[in-house]
Amino acid sequence: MNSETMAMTALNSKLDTVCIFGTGDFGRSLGLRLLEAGYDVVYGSRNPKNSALLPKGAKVMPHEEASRSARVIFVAIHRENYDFLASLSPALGGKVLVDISNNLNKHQYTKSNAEYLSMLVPGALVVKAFNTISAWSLQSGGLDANRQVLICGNHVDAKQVVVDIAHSLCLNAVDRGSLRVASELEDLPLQLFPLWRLPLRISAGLLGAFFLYVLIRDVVYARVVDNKDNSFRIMVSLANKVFPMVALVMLALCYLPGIIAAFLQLNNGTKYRRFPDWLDHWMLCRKQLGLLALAFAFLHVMYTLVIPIRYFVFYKRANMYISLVKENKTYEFEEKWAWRSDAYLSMGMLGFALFVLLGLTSLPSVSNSLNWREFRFIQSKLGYLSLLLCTAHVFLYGWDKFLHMSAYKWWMPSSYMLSLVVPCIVLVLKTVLIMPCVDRTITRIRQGWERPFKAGMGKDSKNSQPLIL
Ligand SMILES: NC(=O)C1=CN([C@@H]2O[C@H](COP(=O)(O)OP(=O)(O)OC[C@H]3O[C@@H](n4cnc5c(N)ncnc54)[C@H](OP(=O)(O)O)[C@@H]3O)[C@@H](O)[C@H]2O)C=CC1
Ligand SMILES: [Fe+3]
Repeated sequence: MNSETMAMTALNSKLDTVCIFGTGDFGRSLGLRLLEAGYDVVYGSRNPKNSALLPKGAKVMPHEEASRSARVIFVAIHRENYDFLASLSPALGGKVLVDISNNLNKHQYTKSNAEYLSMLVPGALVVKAFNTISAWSLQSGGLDANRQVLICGNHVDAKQVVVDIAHSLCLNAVDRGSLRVASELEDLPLQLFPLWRLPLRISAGLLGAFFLYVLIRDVVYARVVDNKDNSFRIMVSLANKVFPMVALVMLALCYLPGIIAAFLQLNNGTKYRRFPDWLDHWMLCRKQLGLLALAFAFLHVMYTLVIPIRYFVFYKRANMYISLVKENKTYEFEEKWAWRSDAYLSMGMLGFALFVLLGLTSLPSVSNSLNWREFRFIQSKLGYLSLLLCTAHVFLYGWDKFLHMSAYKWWMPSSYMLSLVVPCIVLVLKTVLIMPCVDRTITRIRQGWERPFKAGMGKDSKNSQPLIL
């Protein structure tokens, strides 16, 4: 038996007892779960007599005594109170010290808490883990919360011991590498939807801009010029104009960064050149952009479904029937209108169905079951088709409004027309990119080929992520 195996055996033989320093919220929740999983739990506390709130079956002792009874010690104490651990150094030598601490702010300290702990207790095997799991989710059994325990540390065996504990608590353990990434793990709980921020800002900006525009055009302008009060239209009509426009523009914005990146690669003649940071960031949040666009498309579907039961629609129809009867006229069937309305409805439904498919395949559980080619086919080809169909839907719905400009001045075009600008640009550029000669060049560039006269230019770093056009 080599020394490593012996050390491992020694670690495992003592695994039935786990020590926790600190009897606070986290310490108590963790202790409870460990007891339920069959471990013996010993708490190290400043106040060993105060065990009223602790889980039944756990022992409480002063820190040094508690540390002697186990090889694995969870440090459930805030970093600010770590100093006393230095004096326990001799007792903690060779023990696995699990640092679970988080900070109040990002980059609060120059050194991560885990590195600081390993500096305080140099003989201990420090592992960073469990800081991304909350005391509440531990208590609730992790059934309705994050179950992923991210682990890092410099000692493989020590990390394995923590992985085993995580597994026995029915949590998933992910090894993230050495203790150097500890500060990254400590920043994770402080993040608030980092990839959603830009998409949320974009959607709020588009919502505000489109709403203001249709408000001025359909309500204020009608009031000032025609002395007509259209303000009741704000609730449903205007909302149902704004939502599809925002959805369409945002869907197009999901594809635009990939297209810009492809043109940059074509221009650079190589893929070994970094994209600008803003493009990298934009590409990283395409999924969130798409999901928000899908949410707006859903709203559009719901608002459209209630149209027949609106008072205004009922009133307009009744008025029309009454005037037809009064004037003894019939409601003529116009084939052109029948075609147009069926065409735009059909395009909208097909585009929306593909849009939903895009949303579904972006879920990790679904995308995990697809290989890269299948995923790319759906996200790129079917996504392009969805954008094309949705653009056609909006175009067919509003085309007479585009042509019939007399009611409005040239400086106040139809809002539908405005919403088509970005999707049309994206569709044209995308069509250029799928032309065989361009597509061939891009494929070669992505396989590592470099245009001769540009070769070697700025081989500074590889792209941070593969592209989906
Ligand atoms: N609560 C949570 O959801 C999560 C917490 N964490 C981390 O877990 C650690 C503990 O958090 P939490 O349990 O919420 O905090 P609490 O404040 O509830 O508990 C901290 C414990 O630390 C001990 N302590 C306090 N001051 C000192 C000191 N001067 N010297 C020695 N021990 C001291 C006390 O135990 P005693 O009186 O027995 O000595 C106290 O109960 C923190 O580092 C936190 O960042 C990480 C993820 C989630
Ligand atoms: Fe529509």
